[in-house]
Amino acid sequence: MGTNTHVLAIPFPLQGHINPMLQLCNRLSSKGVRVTFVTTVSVSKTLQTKTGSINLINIETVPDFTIQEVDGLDIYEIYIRSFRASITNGISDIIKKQRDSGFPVKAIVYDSVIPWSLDIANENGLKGAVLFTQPCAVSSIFYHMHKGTLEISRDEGSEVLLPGMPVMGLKDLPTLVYDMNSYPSLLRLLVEQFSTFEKADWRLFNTFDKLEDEILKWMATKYPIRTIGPTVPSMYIDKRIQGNNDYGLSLFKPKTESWAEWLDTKDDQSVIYVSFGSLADLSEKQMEEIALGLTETKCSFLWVVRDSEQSKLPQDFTSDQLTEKGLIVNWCSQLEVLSHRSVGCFLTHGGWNSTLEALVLGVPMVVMPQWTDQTTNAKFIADVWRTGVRCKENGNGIVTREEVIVCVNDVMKGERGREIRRNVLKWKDLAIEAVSEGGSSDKNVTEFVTELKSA
Ligand SMILES: O=c1ccn([C@@H]2O[C@H](COP(=O)(O)OP(=O)(O)O[C@H]3O[C@H](CO)[C@@H](O)[C@H](O)[C@H]3O)[C@@H](O)[C@H]2O)c(=O)[nH]1
Repeated sequence: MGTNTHVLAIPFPLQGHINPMLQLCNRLSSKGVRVTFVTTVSVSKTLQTKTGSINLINIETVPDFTIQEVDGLDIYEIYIRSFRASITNGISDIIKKQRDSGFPVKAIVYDSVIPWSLDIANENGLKGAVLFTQPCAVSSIFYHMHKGTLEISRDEGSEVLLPGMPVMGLKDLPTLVYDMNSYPSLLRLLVEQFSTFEKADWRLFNTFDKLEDEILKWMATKYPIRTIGPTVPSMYIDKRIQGNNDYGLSLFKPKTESWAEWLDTKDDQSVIYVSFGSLADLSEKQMEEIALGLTETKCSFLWVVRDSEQSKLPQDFTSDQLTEKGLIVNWCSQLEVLSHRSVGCFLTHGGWNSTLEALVLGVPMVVMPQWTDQTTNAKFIADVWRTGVRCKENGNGIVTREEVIVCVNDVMKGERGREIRRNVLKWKDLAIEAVSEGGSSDKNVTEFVTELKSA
């Protein structure tokens, strides 16, 4: 296969956005496309070379940026603007360098939250493909906001009715939508994902046809879209890309890998794996309730508490101390943990990558959504796919220890637990089918590659 067709990939520099972009790059590369991944110098330094999983992808860097306070702008807005300036300043040189070395670039694949990348592509005579890293259901809500067609009543108990979607309550919408004043700059960022939707040459979604059938069909009545997910490393799903057994880039470094041996000592499906992804910021009270809830269940637990969160742990909960009952680590290989035979339940914030990984690896979920898309993801996990349960908050917005115990028991035990596990295994098979040769996502990636080559 020739590698003449060359694309640049620009992810948003957060773990939950880098992972799906990198994995899409791996897929493109396995189908003969030359891929150059563009990121900042410091992100590029976190590349993991041990598995060789990104051997086929080239890396080019743009300068790091510092966050400087600007009157009237919140920290997210400053971050977004600084990243944009960094890409804008560096990208022309990268495109020129590739052309001079005999590998002219044809297109830019960019994260939907940085839609201005399409202008960069077009100014340089390139095509543009936008990648959505959240479920189509969530994206469609922001699409309605962009078009001004989202009408919601703020009355207690009111229902939200949208085409192709199940009936939703107000709090099933993304938090940024039902609480519009919480993070206005992030809400703008997500609504503006659709500012180039019509102009982009390709629109790619990290999901698969059967998972979001109705909403995808509705979205496809607006513009041609392609599902290309789940973007889980190949060795965990279709096993067609040898050596592709992690995403290949981690912004966090585990201090210990003791979890691997610890899991080996546990019975099948007996451990609760707990992780709230790369961004969540739980309150001290919430951490205490989780800690006490986990202690009181009959299960063992492996809990990822990032370094920046560890000061919120209750006093006798210490990181890296192995006990029979539980182990707290600052980071781990989530894919290795979820695929371990001893893990029986995933207590998660419901980030989209975690949701897809649990599905592909057949692990039932207890979802404790924190913000953005996670509330909507939780609605689908609990009520549509029925692959887990959603924790209820008390009047103070806290999930109590008692609720943690009830939810964990629900997915680990009894008839409900068995039904959830059957559902997870059904979706797991469908996910594998989608990315395997001839499956819906596989066909979409192949068609995208064919069109890129003839563009
Ligand atoms: O110890 C850990 C914990 C997490 N992960 C990985 O980190 C990623 C986390 O991604 P995700 O589950 O999507 O959570 P966030 O990091 O919170 O992702 C952000 O981006 C996602 C995609 O837009 C959104 O769905 C989330 O709500 C948003 O918070 C996953 O691939 C995990 O496998 C690890 O490898 N090790």
